Amino acid sequence: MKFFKFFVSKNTAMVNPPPGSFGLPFIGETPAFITANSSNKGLYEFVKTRHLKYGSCFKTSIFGGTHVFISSTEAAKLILSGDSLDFPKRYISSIAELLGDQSLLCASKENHKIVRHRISNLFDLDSFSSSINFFDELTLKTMAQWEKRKSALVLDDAMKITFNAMCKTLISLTEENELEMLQKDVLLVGEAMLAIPLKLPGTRFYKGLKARERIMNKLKRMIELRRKGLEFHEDFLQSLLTTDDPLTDGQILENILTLIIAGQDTTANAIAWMVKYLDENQEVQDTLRLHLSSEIHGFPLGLEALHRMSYASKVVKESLRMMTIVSWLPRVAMKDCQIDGFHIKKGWILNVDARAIHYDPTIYEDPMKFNPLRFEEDSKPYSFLAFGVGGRTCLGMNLAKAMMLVFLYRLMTSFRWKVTDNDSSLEKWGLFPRLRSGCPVLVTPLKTEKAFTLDSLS
Ligand code: HEM
Repeated sequence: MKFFKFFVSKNTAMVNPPPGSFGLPFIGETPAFITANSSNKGLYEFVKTRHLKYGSCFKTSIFGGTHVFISSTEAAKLILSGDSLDFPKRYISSIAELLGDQSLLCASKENHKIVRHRISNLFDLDSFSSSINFFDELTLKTMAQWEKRKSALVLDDAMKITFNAMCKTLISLTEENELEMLQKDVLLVGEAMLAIPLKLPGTRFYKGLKARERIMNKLKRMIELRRKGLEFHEDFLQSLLTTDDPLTDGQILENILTLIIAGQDTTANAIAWMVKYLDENQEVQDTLRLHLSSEIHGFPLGLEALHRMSYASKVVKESLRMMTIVSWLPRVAMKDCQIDGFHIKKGWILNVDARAIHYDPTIYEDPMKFNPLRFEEDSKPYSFLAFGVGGRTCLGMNLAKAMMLVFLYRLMTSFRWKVTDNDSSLEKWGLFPRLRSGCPVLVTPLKTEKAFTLDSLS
């Protein structure tokens, strides 16, 4: 029976489009979308209120396009697997303008295939391993400061550590001032992604475009120096420049920016939410400590140790379910079709609502409960979408999970700690859900642990 729910029909006129409102002429529901993004409830509030009003599939009009939000695993399979129909990825045009049309996130199908293939070659075991070691080194240094201060803002520090680790791995940038300047520009690009695309001086979008220009110029200079043989570094950029079949400069520049944006904010926010969930669930924390001490005892913190962290991996997964950092996955319908019994027109954007799937009680029992053990059993197909599935699965998934595990390990084995602000409201204009409180913690060092010894790095 399900098969008939998803066929491409030449005669779909008899089937209704999804419920929902197109809002006002021309601007549609864009003002409500922007209002949600500039509130402390966050962008997903726009989707959540309509999901509650119209059900698991609804339509709306934002930024001049028709968007459908859909939250069944059957629809997710159909749209994301690309098995039967083709639903290419499609971001709103302002995102494409800020990242560039050569960016992995926005490239055409053909370009995407080439770029993804070349870039994924670089996520090999060696570079992966050195990225993790560097991330660990930075985490240890940062936590050494926590020990002195007895307190910390987890989100700020996680942003800095992930940003610095990404910049080192990608472009060998380690100079403090330059890192700070670049981080500010990356933040401006991120904030502009969901702003109204007005190119007027002073607007958020304009500031984002200017920041992109500065980042591109900086990266261009780096490429120039390396091409002239004036600089050489063993990093991601160098490999991209010296491979037999190199990408174009445009592809390299836009994808370095993409990797920084896709990797930093997401992972840092995920770390802060994980700390918050653990704080709210002391019994999970206790179990985690027991597991870490028995599973990792005597192992240096390298890839093997990470593989042994089975309970901690479930904590990471459950945190990513509870706070779905990328709330929905956008694709475009290339033909008229029927999905979940609704008529979808060619050109409409189909957003797979990952967050709603993660909170569906028919998939996850008691979904509001933070329960890592729910992942003892394999997830049902298309029910865990934190990193997407199919041909557009997150390229940095393993790196992100490894960074979260390293941070978790160091936090749990170095301190007793307590979050001092339980506020769950979100920062305005965040591309991803970002805790407004920054997740402040008070920490008490666990003196018995061998923490902060850089020689413990593998
Ligand atoms: C907790 C952290 C992260 C989360 C939750 C996350 C999540 C996601 C999601 C949901 C997608 C889109 C899937 C889709 O539309 O189907 C994605 C794509 C992507 N992510 Fe991540 N990500 C994280 C970290 C990273 C890191 C660390 C990197 C890079 C080092 C990275 C690089 C990418 C890239 C390049 C894509 C585009 C892949 C493509 O379209 O082929 N991500 N990520």
